[in-house]
Amino acid sequence: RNFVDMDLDAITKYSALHAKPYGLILQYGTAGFRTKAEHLDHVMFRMGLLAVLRSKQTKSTIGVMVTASHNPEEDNGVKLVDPLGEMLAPSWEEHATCLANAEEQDIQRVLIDIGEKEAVNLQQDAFVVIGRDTRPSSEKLSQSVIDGITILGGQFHDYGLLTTPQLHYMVYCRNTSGQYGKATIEGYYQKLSKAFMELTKQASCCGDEYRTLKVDCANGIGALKLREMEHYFSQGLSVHLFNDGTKGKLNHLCGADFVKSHQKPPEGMEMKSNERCCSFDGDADRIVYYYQDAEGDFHLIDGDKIATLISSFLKELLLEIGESLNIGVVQTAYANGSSTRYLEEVMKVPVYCTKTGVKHLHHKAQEFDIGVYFEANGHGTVLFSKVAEMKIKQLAKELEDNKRKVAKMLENIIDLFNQAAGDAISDMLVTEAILALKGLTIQQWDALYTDLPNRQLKVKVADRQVISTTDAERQAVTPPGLQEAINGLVKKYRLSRAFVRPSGTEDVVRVYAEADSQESADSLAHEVSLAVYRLAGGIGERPQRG
Ligand SMILES: CC(=O)N[C@H]1[C@@H](OP(=O)(O)O)O[C@H](CO)[C@@H](O)[C@@H]1O
Ligand SMILES: [Mg+2]
Repeated sequence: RNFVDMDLDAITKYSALHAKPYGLILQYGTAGFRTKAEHLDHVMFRMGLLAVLRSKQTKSTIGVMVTASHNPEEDNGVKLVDPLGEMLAPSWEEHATCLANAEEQDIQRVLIDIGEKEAVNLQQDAFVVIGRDTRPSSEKLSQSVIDGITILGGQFHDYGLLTTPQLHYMVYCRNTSGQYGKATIEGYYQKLSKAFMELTKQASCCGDEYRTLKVDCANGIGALKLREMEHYFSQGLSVHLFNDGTKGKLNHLCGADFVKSHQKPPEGMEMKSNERCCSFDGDADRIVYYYQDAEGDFHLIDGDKIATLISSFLKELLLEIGESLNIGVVQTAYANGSSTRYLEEVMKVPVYCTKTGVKHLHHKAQEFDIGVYFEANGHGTVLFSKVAEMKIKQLAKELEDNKRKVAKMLENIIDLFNQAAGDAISDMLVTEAILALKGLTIQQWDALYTDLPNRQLKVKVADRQVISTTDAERQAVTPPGLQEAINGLVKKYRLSRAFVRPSGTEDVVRVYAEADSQESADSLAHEVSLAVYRLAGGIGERPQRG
């Protein structure tokens, strides 16, 4: 066997120093491993080992990000980033789960198994880059990742504090020989700011009212990075940061996830009526916008509406230059029905639905010249195919006058989007540029369509895997009778829709319902919860109304 240069004794010795808590079983889920930080040391060490194998196999730089995004501060997590900045390949997710759950004495065998199954050439060099969020536990945990990398002889670069999408960007840059950008934090700031400044220079109407934005940073890494970056683009936009981590707790009563799920403003933000505001999540890969109107009513502008603004803008630009690149919008079942209807019927853009989790959306979006993908919760970006990029670059040179300007705009938009992952900073700058270029207020943007009232609930069951789904999670296949029950309930309401699925990040079944009024959406969600409780082995208290 070709495992001579794997120092098996050292692996055994160091594995014991990063011991696995007895009986702990974890799964590499939608967003990697996530649980209480105190249970993760062994996982970090082992993901360092795995990253080295993946790097050797792909002959590329691999990323490891230590974060638990919008989870409470006490949690942490880890995920691996594949060569083009995308999520880890599914077969390696299985290896990750296997390695994380192996007993200490089995680690060597599991590593050898993975090496053989994946035909890893151990002579190959390995290089891993690491990033981490601001959680108190993150620094020590990223040190354990480094232990794992070095034991297997891998080289590494520790970027320290980074947003998740910044780490994806670094990985992408490093594996495309700098063509995508410079793999440094300045490189990231410069690339995005340059594109943003050029776009806003072209904006005819950007009076002062359009140029300030309040940002709730969830007391997370987004605050640090936005502070560092702000002077690069301050000529075009001034940002006022709230929940910047100097006082409050990470994600506590603030951040994109809180705002989206509670449909109310974060604490710690001073909102005046009609002011444009946005929230990042804890690792700055999600963004939602919102404002409070003169009556004090709260208006949420979620990922669906961001996707709508972006795709209508891109479509207009393409029309102006007479270019027929195909645009597709990718959503999940959680997308508000009004957004899907507006995109399909008013904007005449094809819309596709995938399973929850950005890797599914990202994958689908790659099928188009221009693939716009967003989850309703604000995670998303736009992918431009190589063909689209080349065409637009060429047009920016060849066309004349106004058309040339438009092609240049598109060129800058390509640079402004993070092509590797959904990115709150990048999406914020794109949104701000579009609003300025179109001279739109947040109220006008909001008025594109009215969201259908909706409700999300969670139900605890003994084993959430008894629920299996099809049709991009919109239909339940098992347990028997559940889908029929849902169909019966949905019929009782107008403009209604409901579905259930097991969460990939929490031990719950998620219930979603929408209908013509908030009362109907609430009541439908409640009734569906009861059906889940009854037919899928609910535990604990029966779901209560309201
Ligand atoms: C309804 C919802 O918002 N689900 C979230 C949540 O997944 P679940 O599988 O629903 O737990 O976390 C994922 C990772 O952050 C995110 O991609 C997804 O959109
Ligand atoms: Mg996140």
